[in-house]
Amino acid sequence: MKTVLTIAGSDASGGAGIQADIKTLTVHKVYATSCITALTAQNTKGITGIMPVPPDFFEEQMDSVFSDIKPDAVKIGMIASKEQVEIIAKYLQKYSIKQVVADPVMISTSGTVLVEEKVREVLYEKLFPNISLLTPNLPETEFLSGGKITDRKTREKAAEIIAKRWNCAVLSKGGHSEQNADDFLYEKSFESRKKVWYPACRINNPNTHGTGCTLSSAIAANLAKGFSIEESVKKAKDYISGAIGAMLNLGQGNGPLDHMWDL
Ligand SMILES: Nc1ncnc2c1ncn2[C@@H]1O[C@H](COP(=O)(O)OP(=O)(O)OP(=O)(O)O)[C@@H](O)[C@H]1O
Ligand SMILES: Cc1ncc(CO)c(N)n1
Repeated sequence: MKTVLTIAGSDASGGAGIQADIKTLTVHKVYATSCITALTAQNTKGITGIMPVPPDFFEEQMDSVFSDIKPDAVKIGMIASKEQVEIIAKYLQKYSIKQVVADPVMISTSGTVLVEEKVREVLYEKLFPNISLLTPNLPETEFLSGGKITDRKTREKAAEIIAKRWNCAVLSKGGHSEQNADDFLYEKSFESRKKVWYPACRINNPNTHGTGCTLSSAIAANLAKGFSIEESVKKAKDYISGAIGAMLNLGQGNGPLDHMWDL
């Protein structure tokens, strides 16, 4: 069986973070391992607390997993400190992990920059160069490329700038767009350059808690199974559309997805 490691925070309400990742990986029939970066007290109405895991103990978790069940792919979500970034980069290099999907949880839905500058510097210098696919949402695509996105062309250009800066593929997610939910993939390999649009209608469902975590885990599961980046994103996009479209309605706020819609 293929294995995927998720490095992320715990969401007590089960809709995002480690819990969303493990559910997604399990329905994709890959074996999930997990290294937890932080505990969060959150639910569909918001986050009330974050308790980061101290660097030493975070590294102990990484060591336990890598020294025993080397992952076929790694998914990275919320990171809680600069030290954790350095530890993740160290293990990806030491174990030569090739399939790494990172969801750069950097900008909140309201537009606030969540990662302080000191941590951003280490992310940019040490972690991003070891990533195979970065999955920024629209505000993060603007932030990481340094340009304003007004249409498809400026979005394509922004993804290309990010991809060239860190030598990785980039999936710019359109969940925050007002018109549709189209995602755009820019992938430059040795011999070719791919620009792929994944069109999707915006589903009229207020419950989208954990969409980013779920999408990146689904992509990592498909990569672990041997699909290309382009195919992995296509399958993951179908999965996320189904999980949102199943219209699960739990909690009093922005509710979670139905991870098991396809079973
Ligand atoms: N209402 C919707 N209808 C259809 N697809 C959606 C909708 N909202 C989000 N998506 C899709 O879900 C995936 C996650 O996108 P999004 O841009 O919301 O990521 P994110 O902001 O990182 O997520 P999160 O809010 O969990 O941090 C993308 O494939 C996006 O197109
Ligand atoms: C733990 C965690 N990771 C990521 C997100 C973003 O969806 C969240 N709400 N919680």
